[in-house]
Amino acid sequence: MTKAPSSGQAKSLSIFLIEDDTAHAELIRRAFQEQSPRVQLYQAASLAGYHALLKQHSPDLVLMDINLPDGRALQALADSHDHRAFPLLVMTAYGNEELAVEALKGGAFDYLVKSPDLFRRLPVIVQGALREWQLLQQRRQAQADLQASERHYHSLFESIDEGFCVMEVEFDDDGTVSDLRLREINRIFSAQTGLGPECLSHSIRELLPEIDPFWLQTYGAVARTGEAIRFQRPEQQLGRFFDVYAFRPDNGSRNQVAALYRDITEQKRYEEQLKHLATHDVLTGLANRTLLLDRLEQAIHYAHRSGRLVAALLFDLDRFKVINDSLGHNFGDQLLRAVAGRLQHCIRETDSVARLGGDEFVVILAEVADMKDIALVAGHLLEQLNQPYRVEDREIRLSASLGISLFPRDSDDSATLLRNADMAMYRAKRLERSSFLFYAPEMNQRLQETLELEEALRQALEQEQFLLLYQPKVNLVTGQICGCEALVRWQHAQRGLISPAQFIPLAEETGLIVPLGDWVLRQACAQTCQWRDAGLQPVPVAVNLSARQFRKGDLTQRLQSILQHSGLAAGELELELTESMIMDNPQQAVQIMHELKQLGLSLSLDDFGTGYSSLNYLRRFPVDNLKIDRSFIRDVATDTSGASVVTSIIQIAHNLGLGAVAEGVETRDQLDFLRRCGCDQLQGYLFSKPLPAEDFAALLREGRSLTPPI
Ligand SMILES: Nc1nc2c(ncn2[C@@H]2O[C@H](COP(=O)(O)O[C@H]3[C@@H](O)[C@H](n4cnc5c(=O)[nH]c(N)nc54)O[C@@H]3COP(=O)(O)O)[C@@H](O)[C@H]2O)c(=O)[nH]1
Repeated sequence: MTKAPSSGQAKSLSIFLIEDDTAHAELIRRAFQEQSPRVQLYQAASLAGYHALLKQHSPDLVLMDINLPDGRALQALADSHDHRAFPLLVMTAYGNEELAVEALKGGAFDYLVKSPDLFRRLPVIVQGALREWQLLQQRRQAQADLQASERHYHSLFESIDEGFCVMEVEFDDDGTVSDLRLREINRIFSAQTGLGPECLSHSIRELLPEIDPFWLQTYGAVARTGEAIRFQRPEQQLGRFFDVYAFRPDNGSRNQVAALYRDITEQKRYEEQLKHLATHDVLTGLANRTLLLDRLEQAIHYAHRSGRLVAALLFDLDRFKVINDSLGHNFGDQLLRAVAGRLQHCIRETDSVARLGGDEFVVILAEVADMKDIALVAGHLLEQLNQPYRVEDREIRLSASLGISLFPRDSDDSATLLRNADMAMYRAKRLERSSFLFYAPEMNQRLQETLELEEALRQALEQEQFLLLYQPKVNLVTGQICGCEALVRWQHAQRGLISPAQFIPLAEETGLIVPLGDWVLRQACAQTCQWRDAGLQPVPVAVNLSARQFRKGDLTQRLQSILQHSGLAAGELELELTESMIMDNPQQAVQIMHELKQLGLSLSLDDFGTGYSSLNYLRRFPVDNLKIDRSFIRDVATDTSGASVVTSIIQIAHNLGLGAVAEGVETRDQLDFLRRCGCDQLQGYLFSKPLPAEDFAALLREGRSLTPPI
């Protein structure tokens, strides 16, 4: 192994010469010595020598004879990958080109056909090969760098946990955006949009024919201006909602836009749900108070300009609480939904309907020309609500009371308009059910009074400011007292005795009737026992029962406990029920009445004739007496049709095996008529007004006949 002398400071080149032909090797060595003194030539004559050299030096280039004593250059190429770090030139004898081509395939950088001329030119050839090798290396490096950077880019691209795409924006000649083409997309983008790699380079207009032009315009603007933009937008065709950050990538292309997509469909859905919940009534899906006030304000705002009217119509269903309590909340809910549906069906698109809660609904009529139109709509809505409802295979009728307030007449403030409509509704309910009233300022005063009365009624209950009067019932044959009716009075400190007609409806409405009614029952039972204990011949006492008391689930238990506590026999207590309270739900009423009868109580049907009992039902009611309403008795002596009604009722009672009781008997003529008809019992001012307990006791004690002689 010889080493060529080095020359100067220039970087010396290490070249391996692997040649077993010593003559060739010498020629080559000389050529280098003469032409390239800075080349260090390391020589070996076999493959083994070549491998030994490799262990000690790193060659810049290898010149290798293709056939060596211990193998071929091809073997060296196959054995080692080192040649990849330096160019390996194989030298062949003339005629061995096939082998040389094989060597090239195996990784040789080039092949040279040996000749004296070649040996001479070899230093120049080597310089050229080295330059070429260097260029190749640089190219390889650049390629490898590029591949590495692409791999890095792709891994980044895919590691983003958002959809990512790069698009080509296509512009028309006039600068408007004509189309987009997807250039790059990541997996998440495909999952979000359904646009997979097969869509790359395709027109977005073809992929999504109904795409919102917004997307094209926005991406066009980003491409044109280079300004990034962030926005949230639904894409209807994909049915998704995206949060998008779009920017122009820094890749020199002025027509490209990159965009990061975050799918916020669920978040938006949730937000919408929350918004809906905050502004809508869960049961009916109608607007709630918050949204209603908002809409009312908007309607007022527009009406300010148009000079038209806005009406707030507040409905409250009559007797809904009774229905809800007696038929159950599920039934009540279905009914409320049906009411909501009807109201919605009846209004125009520009109007709104809302549920305030409970059984209160509001309709806003916007842009109305005059009050006549409002009255027409109000009448129509009430009529619609009055139509029978079918719920759980049951037909049920409802009515509603309606209060109306107007912008600008009553207020220009939405909350005040609602309050005024509420007052008008309250008044309508008290006057006549299923009617409407326009708000009037004096209602405010009345409402105030009612509220005060309600508060006073509560206090009166706590302080027991009530007393009972007793009105005798008279046996028509004997003229003797055969019973009495307990009638409550309120002893007001300032207003004196207040009639039940004034406070019973309020007590009924507020629910105070239940404790008040219990007090009346306890008091009436206790009083009757006191008369008996005082040695008087006791007569059954009748007590009026209100609808609420009647429907309250624990009525029989409460009555049982009251009877037990007072010591009164059940047979001495009579309950007066009205036709209307029973006909609300006749089936349930029959059941309750049977329970009361089982306790041993007597039952009478009060105000008979004013309601709408069918004879069919009447047969099934386990009542003892029919009390003919005083409005019929008033006219018996003067009006033939009134007289025939009374005659018929008495006959019906007798045919059904019931007693007939006439109330409100005030005159001798009425008495004579009733006598002729064979009425059983009489009650009225002709015999006695309702009396305090001690005065009634005196009457009992006297034991005289109360009917005037025939
Ligand atoms: N739920 C309850 N309701 C009650 C109770 N106490 C009374 N009431 C009801 O209040 C209404 C008014 O009652 P009141 O002012 O006591 O009037 C009763 C009698 O005074 C009156 N009457 C009796 N005779 C005559 C008469 O000859 N002429 C005439 N103009 N009025 C007369 O009738 C009323 C009794 O009616 P009724 O109950 O239908 O038999 C009234 O509806 C009471 O029911 C109570 O404790 N609970």
